[in-house]
Amino acid sequence: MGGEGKVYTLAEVSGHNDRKDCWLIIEGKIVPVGSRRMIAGSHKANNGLVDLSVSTVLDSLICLECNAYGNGLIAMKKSVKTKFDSNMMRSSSFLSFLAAKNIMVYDVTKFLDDHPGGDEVLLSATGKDATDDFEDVGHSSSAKAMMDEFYVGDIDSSTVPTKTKYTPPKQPHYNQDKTPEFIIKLLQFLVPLLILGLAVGIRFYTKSA
Ligand code: HEM
Repeated sequence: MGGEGKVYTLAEVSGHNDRKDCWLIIEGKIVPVGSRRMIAGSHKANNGLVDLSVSTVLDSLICLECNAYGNGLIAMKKSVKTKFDSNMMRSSSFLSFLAAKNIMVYDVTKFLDDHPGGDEVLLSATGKDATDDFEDVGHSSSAKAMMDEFYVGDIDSSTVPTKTKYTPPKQPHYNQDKTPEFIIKLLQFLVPLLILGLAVGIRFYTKSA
């Protein structure tokens, strides 16, 4: 199914985010971007570059032979993508298949009421790459098979921010010398007491004088 629909930008898809119109962005199957003829030979034979004669360099490109991502592999235009066909892989005399991980767009509006995980999770997964949310649940293969029904197109991956790794904030420098902090705390406690004692003393003194 992948590669045949319209290509949307993230902004376009983000607008479909409510109960009446709910679209999701989820990474789909791996779809080869070319026919066997076009990817003749292993990319290894050509210094990691497969020149498919057209178009852009995509980070999401992987080689099925070695699973290498990116590496300057060159993709063909989306319009010449072919459907994934596992027979192609088996019957191929060529060593490698170049594939793009398609990030697909799904219109799940009609599925909201029937989704076993509820509608809220789907609505909260709109407007972003929901691949991780989808995968974290561990959806069954029958759930994955259902997705085709809702497929409306692909996302222009250049409009989706790349996932960044979480780096914990740096710990503040541990202050080993606690003395000034301690003195300040002590003064905060003692100064009001001193003022109070002084006031009581003056009052006592002026009364008795
Ligand atoms: C087109 C997209 C989706 C389809 C077709 C789909 C389909 C399904 C199906 C069939 C189930 C039943 C369990 C299974 O067979 O795995 C399920 C459960 C569930 N889904 Fe989805 N789902 C989609 C997207 C999402 C997304 C994006 C999220 C999270 C943000 C999500 C969260 C859940 C949760 C929490 C459950 C319940 C799991 C449980 O109770 O064990 N789903 N989904």
